[in-house]
Amino acid sequence: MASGSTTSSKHWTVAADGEVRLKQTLEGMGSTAPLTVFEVFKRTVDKYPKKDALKVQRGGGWKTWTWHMYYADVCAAAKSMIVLGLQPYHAVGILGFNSPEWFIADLAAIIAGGFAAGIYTTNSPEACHYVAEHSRANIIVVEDDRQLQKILAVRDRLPNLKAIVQYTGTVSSDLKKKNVYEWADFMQLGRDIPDFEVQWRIQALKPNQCATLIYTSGTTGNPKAVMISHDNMTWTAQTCINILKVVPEDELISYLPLSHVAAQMIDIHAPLATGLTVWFAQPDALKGGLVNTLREVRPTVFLGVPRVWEKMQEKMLAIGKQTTGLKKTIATWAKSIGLEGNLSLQNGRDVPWGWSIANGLVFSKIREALGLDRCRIQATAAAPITRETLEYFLSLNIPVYEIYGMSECSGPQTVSLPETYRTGSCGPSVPGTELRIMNPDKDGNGEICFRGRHVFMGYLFDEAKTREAIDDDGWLHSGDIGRVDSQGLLYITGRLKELLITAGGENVAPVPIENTVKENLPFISNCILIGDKRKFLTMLLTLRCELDDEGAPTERLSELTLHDTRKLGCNSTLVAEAILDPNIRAEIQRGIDRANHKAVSAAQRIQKWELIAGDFSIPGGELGPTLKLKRPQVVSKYAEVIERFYHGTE
Ligand SMILES: Nc1ncnc2c1ncn2[C@@H]1O[C@H](COP(=O)(O)OP(=O)(O)OP(=O)(O)O)[C@@H](O)[C@H]1O
Repeated sequence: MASGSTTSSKHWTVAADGEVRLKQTLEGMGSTAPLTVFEVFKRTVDKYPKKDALKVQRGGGWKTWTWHMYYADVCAAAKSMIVLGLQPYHAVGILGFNSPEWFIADLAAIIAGGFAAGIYTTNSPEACHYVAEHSRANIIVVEDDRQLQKILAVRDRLPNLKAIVQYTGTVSSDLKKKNVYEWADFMQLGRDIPDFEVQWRIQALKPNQCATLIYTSGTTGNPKAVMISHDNMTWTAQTCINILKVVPEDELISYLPLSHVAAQMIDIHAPLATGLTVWFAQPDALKGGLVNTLREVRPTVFLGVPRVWEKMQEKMLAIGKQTTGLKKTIATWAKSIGLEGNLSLQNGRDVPWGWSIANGLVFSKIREALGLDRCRIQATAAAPITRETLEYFLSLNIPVYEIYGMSECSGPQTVSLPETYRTGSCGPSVPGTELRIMNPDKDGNGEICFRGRHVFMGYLFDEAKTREAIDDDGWLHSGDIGRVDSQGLLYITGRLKELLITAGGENVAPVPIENTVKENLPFISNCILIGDKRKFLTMLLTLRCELDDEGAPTERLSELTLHDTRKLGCNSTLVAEAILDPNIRAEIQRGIDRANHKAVSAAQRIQKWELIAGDFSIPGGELGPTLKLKRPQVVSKYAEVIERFYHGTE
């Protein structure tokens, strides 16, 4: 099937029906023919109709969609969406945990000429309203009654909204009368629609028009609607597949929030282009349930955000602390071999003596216990990860490859690979893309900018922000600071977006300081540096607590913390007591002093700090859906404590 014409002279657009100039190169990876999402999907379905595409736990077993069944359901859902009144260039909002229905709704919206627009499950009704209204959603697909209630609460302020579809559980007959559909009923709506009703919409799709809206999670301000074109999606997915050498036999687990670009790229669009199998985790995945799915599925490719790796590390450290005697000695020895061996490999040297013994006795068993024994590629993306966590996994011979990018470049800009992996680097640029460090300082650090077919179309309806992000030459300004080494590997060294500028005019990058504090104080779960427009720097810290079923902190300290705090002479198991304990506070002061000792200038030293009675969490609003720190929200939530730091000093 031929795609529509892709001629446009514009680098960017903010119009829903806008088109952009595709940044095709004359040769190499950037020169491939542009494809729509539908074309890629159809090609895979024709190639592997009977192969497993999706697997989800239903009624005590795994329910499977083959690629053909998946395609048939997407076409049926697209017809139903047309019946419900989906207009071209209007959105279908999707609000729920990862499931086959999420994927089906996403692809159906796209092939019916609309936009797929994921809504974070953690959004409040108002935040859902923002996305639904801004994207002019005609239909919203929700997971369950809990999510449905959020939409019902704002429905009368959504003039474009025509129907709501719920994909798990039942819907009351009262609500059914008000255009709320159960999934099975929804799938039947388009049964009598002739194929050409969908076909003409498919034929009207153009690779240089918008397919998906990614609303940023708002860690730096209000969410922006990142317009991702068909070509952005299909080209980037194919490029990732090529460089990661993904094959149809690969298997992965879908569990990261699908409203985020990384999850959409890895879980929906990379499989669409390869024909690999996606298994769905249970909704409690990010609350600890993931490990069960990992052990059962044993994926061959696994992507985690930094917090997922940190949580795994915490669990394993807690287990390690209970190990004693010979077992402990062997584990400690193996870990030193693991780290040394992996660092040697990165520098082209041989692994040390004892490598295969350590592998047989320890590494392979740990991989098995984590469900990573078949995993060829385990990666981290979406936020900075500490060197400590990377080295911890290296010591277990689990190199966690870093991917760097953002929604505005459809996910990845650089990908570290086994061949190029250097701990602390995010790897080289994706082939076919350009990366430039703008105005580098004497050490080569400057703003990271990129260009290529992965760069988004613009922010829907927001010309000012789009002009800020994409310059006249088509360079996307990331707002991140980094440098590139002689081998072309990128190192992220700061984030302009979150740079603190003190009242004295000193620019302070908070992440390196926060990481140093965390490395010095292992029982600290989170910390945030404060000091924007202030006379000096201060810090809020949290102790690691047990979490409840919703992922909210409880009043009890975690086992790992208790292990450390007891050693410090604090016997309390309660957070409220521990944060006042003089021994703990003295240890924190020592950790802060050590971090201050490393500070490059007096203005970069932490002058005051306080422990918060609880931990940062998604329900608490301090962490975003990908577990990234939401700085503005933390500052406003703890304004009182912060004001006390500065009281009388300004
Ligand atoms: N590997 C990485 N190392 C360090 N930082 C990273 C890495 N990957 C992504 N980031 C950070 O995350 C940013 C991209 O965030 P993303 O596009 O996912 O937005 P978001 O979290 O949805 O929302 P917001 O724009 O509000 O932060 C990058 O600009 C960078 O600052």
